[in-house]
Amino acid sequence: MLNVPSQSFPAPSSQQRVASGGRSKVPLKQGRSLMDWIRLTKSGKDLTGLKGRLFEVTEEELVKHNKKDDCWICIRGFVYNVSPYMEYHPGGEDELMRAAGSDGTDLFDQVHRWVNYESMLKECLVGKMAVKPAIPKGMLPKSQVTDTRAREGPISPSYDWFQTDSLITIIIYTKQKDMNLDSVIVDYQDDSFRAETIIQDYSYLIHMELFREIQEDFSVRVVANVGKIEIVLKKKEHTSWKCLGRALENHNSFTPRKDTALYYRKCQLISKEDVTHDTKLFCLMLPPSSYLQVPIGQHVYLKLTIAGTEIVKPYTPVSHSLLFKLMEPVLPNDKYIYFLIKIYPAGLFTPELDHLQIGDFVSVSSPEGNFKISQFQELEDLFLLAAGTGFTPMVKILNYALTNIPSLRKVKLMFFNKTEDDIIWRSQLENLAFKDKRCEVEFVLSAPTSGWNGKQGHISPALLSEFLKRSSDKSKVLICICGPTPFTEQGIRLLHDLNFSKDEIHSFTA
Ligand code: HEM
Repeated sequence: MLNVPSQSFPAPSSQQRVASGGRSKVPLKQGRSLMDWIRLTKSGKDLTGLKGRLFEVTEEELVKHNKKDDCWICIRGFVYNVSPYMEYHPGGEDELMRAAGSDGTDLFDQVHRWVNYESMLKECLVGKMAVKPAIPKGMLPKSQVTDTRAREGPISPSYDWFQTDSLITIIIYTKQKDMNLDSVIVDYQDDSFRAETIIQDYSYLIHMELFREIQEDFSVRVVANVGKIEIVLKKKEHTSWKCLGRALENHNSFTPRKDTALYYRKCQLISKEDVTHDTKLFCLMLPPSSYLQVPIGQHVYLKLTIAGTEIVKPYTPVSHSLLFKLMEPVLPNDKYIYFLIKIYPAGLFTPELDHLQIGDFVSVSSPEGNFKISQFQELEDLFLLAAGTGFTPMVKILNYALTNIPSLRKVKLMFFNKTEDDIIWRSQLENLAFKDKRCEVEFVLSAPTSGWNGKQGHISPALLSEFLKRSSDKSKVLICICGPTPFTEQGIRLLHDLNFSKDEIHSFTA
């Protein structure tokens, strides 16, 4: 069923992204854009004021540098003079000052652990924190703290391996029953073999330089009921291996994911097509020696090197279409990742992405995110509230819900845009609503032309109370919301006013 739209939301000012809540960008002064910052870092100016010398910084020294014009911050053991960056920081000076003269690692990670500060601040490096000679009584060094926390979480997996003439099989015993193929990420690049298994918020890593070379393609199998993962590698030469290989960094470790660094692999741009006047569908292909599936509702980070500086942005992958069952041929989903990306001509990252040629490479991180598929269990009514490119997480959710949730009675999408031209995949959505009676789509425009006879306006109590009708009094409901921060925050407030509980709302914070 299709409810033809009415009105819209102002087109979002930021690309789709998912991160921890409560962030907001501040307007930067003229001449303080990211490109301006990159130019400044390349200008040869002495940004630390230390003439290129690096220091061992003691805690006593660090705390002294706590003013805007003399501000040092320690992140992961390295100390940066961030005073020159103050006016360029998209989160504002006050936010940056929260970590002035201290170890800002946790704060930084809470807000944007994916931001590539090492590359952006390389000219601001003051030095390393001095290592303390002894650990004060009663305190544990960081590695042991991590281990302790790991012990409080799920039980650590273990692994084993065996071989035939031509194959090596690695078996990971996860001791968990709910393992899926998207819980495993495998990469073989630059002589390093990496298999990461995601268990709740933890990551179990096998990281080795293998004993001998293997072929590029391998297979991954999950025996879900016993929580066993099998990775079958093909030997390049049919010789017997004396061992699996040499352990590399963090091999056989089980760590909270928030404490693990983002891992990237280079993906090739396969296609790029216009979707609306400013939004494009990008298809990236994983290298043959990588295995990765992005779970529903999760995002990845794309990394490009722009003028010598690595810039990272989060994006939620989509399916290649909403009607993929009807359209042939479809590329197998475990090798290709699709993104709907809005190009901001005045921005830095998206024009660079847009200028890539077919065959060029983009680094793609492993997936992250806190959406859990278990939220769909026994679900009867699914409501999706999206504004602009906040539509992207809804794509896989829509596809999954309509094909995999037997209890589902109704899926309703309310899609806010500025004008009709901004609506992503409008005809696909209309088609979907036409073909599947459980599905309803409502477009809302904030700046429609005079011919528009659908809904108009911004997210409001009137629009929501009319839209969010349960199919029965006690039906199990999930409401997903994604868009620019003000949209999402307002939406959550209104949903609480309408008596929806926290468990019934999932927000993808923009
Ligand atoms: C440790 C204290 C810091 C705090 C509390 C903080 C806070 C914030 C906040 C609130 C935002 C706005 C987020 C948004 O809505 O996009 C932001 C954005 C940003 N911050 Fe920080 N920040 C800190 C340190 C840093 C440092 C050291 C860098 C170094 C490069 C940095 C780089 C950035 C960048 C690049 C963005 C824009 C991210 C985007 O593309 O969305 N921040 N920060």
